[in-house]
Amino acid sequence: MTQNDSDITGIILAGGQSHRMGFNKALAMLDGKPLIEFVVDNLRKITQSLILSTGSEFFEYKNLQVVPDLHPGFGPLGGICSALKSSKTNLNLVLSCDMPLVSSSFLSFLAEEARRHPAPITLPVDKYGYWQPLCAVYRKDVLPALYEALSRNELKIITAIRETHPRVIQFMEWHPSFQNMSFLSINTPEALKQAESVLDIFREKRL
Ligand SMILES: Nc1nc2c(ncn2[C@@H]2O[C@H](COP(=O)(O)OP(=O)(O)OP(=O)(O)O)[C@@H](O)[C@H]2O)c(=O)[nH]1
Repeated sequence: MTQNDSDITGIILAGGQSHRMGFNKALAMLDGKPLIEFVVDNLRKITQSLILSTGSEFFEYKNLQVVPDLHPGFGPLGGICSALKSSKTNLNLVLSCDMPLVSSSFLSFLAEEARRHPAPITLPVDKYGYWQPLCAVYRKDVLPALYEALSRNELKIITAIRETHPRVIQFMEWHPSFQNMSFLSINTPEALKQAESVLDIFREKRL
């Protein structure tokens, strides 16, 4: 670990259109609080330095530093590039605003893994083999490679990051109640209900 790698910035991706949800999903309520609040709370356990990546529409949340997309229309990859450019740290923990079930302990583990290895991107792969690039640590120096992908109109984030030779970490569900749903993206009202039932089961098991 280099001295600079002790600091890390949290980047919350929240610049999408939320077509499937029908309204800004960052503000969808789960268990009495907006989805984005889960993500902010979990990231704040890792770092106080947070960036809200907001796409083309201006969207403020509490006192977070807002970074609009420099080149709107490039999807999550465009948001990651713009936020990385603004970030002052080498390490950047990117988390989608619609992933409230990723635990802070896993985020902390991911950050430690990224500190220990020089890979440009450190990301989890779930038990079904799906890479999770919207819950991953990006080093700032991966930016030229990501811009190069964007310049080729390569908007598929998995394709773009595969070319950077990321380090992929096998994810083990940390609690059986989460039923392999830690990376559930709450894109739709149905997914919101699914997340509610996961939290209910979790609460029941703790009683
Ligand atoms: N900054 C930024 N973030 C984005 C952009 N597009 C999507 N995101 C974020 O990336 C994550 C995954 O986005 P998706 O769920 O695939 O797309 P979405 O536009 O939010 O939702 P749909 O309109 O329902 O597809 C979410 O946290 C979005 O807020 C973008 O153009 N810029």
